Amino acid sequence: MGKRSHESGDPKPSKKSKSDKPKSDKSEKASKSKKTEDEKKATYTEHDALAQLPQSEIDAFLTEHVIKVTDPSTDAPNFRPLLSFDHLPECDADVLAHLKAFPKPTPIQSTTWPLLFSGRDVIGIAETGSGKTLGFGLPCLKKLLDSKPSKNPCQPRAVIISPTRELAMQIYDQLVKFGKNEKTQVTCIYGGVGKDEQRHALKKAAIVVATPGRLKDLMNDGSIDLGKVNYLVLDEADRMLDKGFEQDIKDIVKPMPSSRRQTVMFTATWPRSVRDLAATFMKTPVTVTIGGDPSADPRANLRIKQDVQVVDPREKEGKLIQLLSKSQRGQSPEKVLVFCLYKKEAVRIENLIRHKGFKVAGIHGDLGQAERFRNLDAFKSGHATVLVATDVAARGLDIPNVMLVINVTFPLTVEDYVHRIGRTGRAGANGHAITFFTETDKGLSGGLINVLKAAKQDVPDALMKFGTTVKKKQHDTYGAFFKDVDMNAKSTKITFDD
Ligand SMILES: Nc1ncnc2c1ncn2[C@@H]1O[C@H](COP(=O)(O)OP(=O)(O)OP(=O)(O)O)[C@@H](O)[C@H]1O
Repeated sequence: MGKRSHESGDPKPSKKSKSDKPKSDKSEKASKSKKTEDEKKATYTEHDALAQLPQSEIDAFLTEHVIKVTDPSTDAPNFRPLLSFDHLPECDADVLAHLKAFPKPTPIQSTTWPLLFSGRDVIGIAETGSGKTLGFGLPCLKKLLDSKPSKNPCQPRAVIISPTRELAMQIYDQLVKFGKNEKTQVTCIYGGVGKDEQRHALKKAAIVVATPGRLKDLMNDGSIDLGKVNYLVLDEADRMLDKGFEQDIKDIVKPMPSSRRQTVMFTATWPRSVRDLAATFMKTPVTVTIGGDPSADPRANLRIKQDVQVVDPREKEGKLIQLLSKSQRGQSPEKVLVFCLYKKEAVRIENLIRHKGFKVAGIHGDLGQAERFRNLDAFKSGHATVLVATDVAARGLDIPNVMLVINVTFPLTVEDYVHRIGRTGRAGANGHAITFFTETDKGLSGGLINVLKAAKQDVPDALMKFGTTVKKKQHDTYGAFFKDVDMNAKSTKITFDD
């Protein structure tokens, strides 16, 4: 793939970059090597067709999608969002061919791609199901395709960290589909399965998609060296930075070079409690938010119809079966995802649903990894039309045609609620979520009411009665129920429920 730089004679970015400033003779020599490094990083130039669009068209796009770009750097160039795949810089033909299956970039892709191509650290916040995976994935592939291949084994150039094994596999699948080149050799490492095959695959991997626990294990036994990583992604970044994973992430980032590393964080929710910590891993990151400012409350995807039913806990099972009876009727039953909070609860609900004659599968942390993958596949393929899950399935999973999400028990945070319901209504589709809310959950009523109001959904009176105060998020417990534990690791560390 050919490189295009600011010096190539293409239209200039709207602000001058540091390297364009005149330099004294004395500093010329020193700056030359620095400049070369900078040039290597800043290889993005706007496409002619994009540069020639009237500003009004760009402004209309930014307004329509409520796009906000916050850049703390005063001398970095401003880039226009890419309104079409034709506005991409020169790109590998294979990658381009796959992209063209989609009509155009999603707003988070349009806005973050130029920043990522130019080497900036980026925090990208956009609703669930809005194409964030390719948002960070395409620049990752391009960066590798544009660089010299690595000679040393076990030294990947890019690391993508995901909170669950299933999500790691999904990211891996997407990258493999788009990047079939030697230079973009991808491998996926996660707990719950043997290490030998993973160790072997790491020898050649340029991109490693990983869950944190297994990545740390393989770092500690010398199977992987992160000293050459120049592209780091934390997907579901707020989850990765919460207490459940914070120390793992610090340990993983430590050996990575900080000056040459581009750090990227993507998520649909960005609570205040993780922002200071995020800043410690990044260099003057640009924050891109799609759909408004996420400061106050997490925002749900607006195409999801949200019904909240305040119920007595004893009514839950009967109501659940009633709902399933409706959705599972007829020749083609709808795909329904049922969330529980605890593993034991998930097992009980799954058994109940099976007993009623519905085609159900389950996914939670007490199952072996092979069974987790098998059950998820059964749901994806439609062999099971109901999946009962804990929050291990709340984030990131892109399962086609989930028509309804039912929350049998409310999650521990309103952020988790937004992610859970985000398993429906993806990639522009509409979705539906029904949530049972009981008096036990009343501490979260204020946050939930704000989510409902922001999405212009009905707020039941019975929910309002629980109060509208928003409690500060409990950082300590946020990740504790969720952490994906390596079942093969010796039990020297605390194991968390999920
Ligand atoms: N440009 C595009 N146009 C249409 N669909 C797209 C585009 N890019 C990606 N998609 C599809 O949109 C779906 C959702 O994408 P993805 O899983 O990346 O969402 P996400 O924003 O990461 O969601 P979550 O917040 O739940 O993790 C996927 O099926 C993906 O293939």
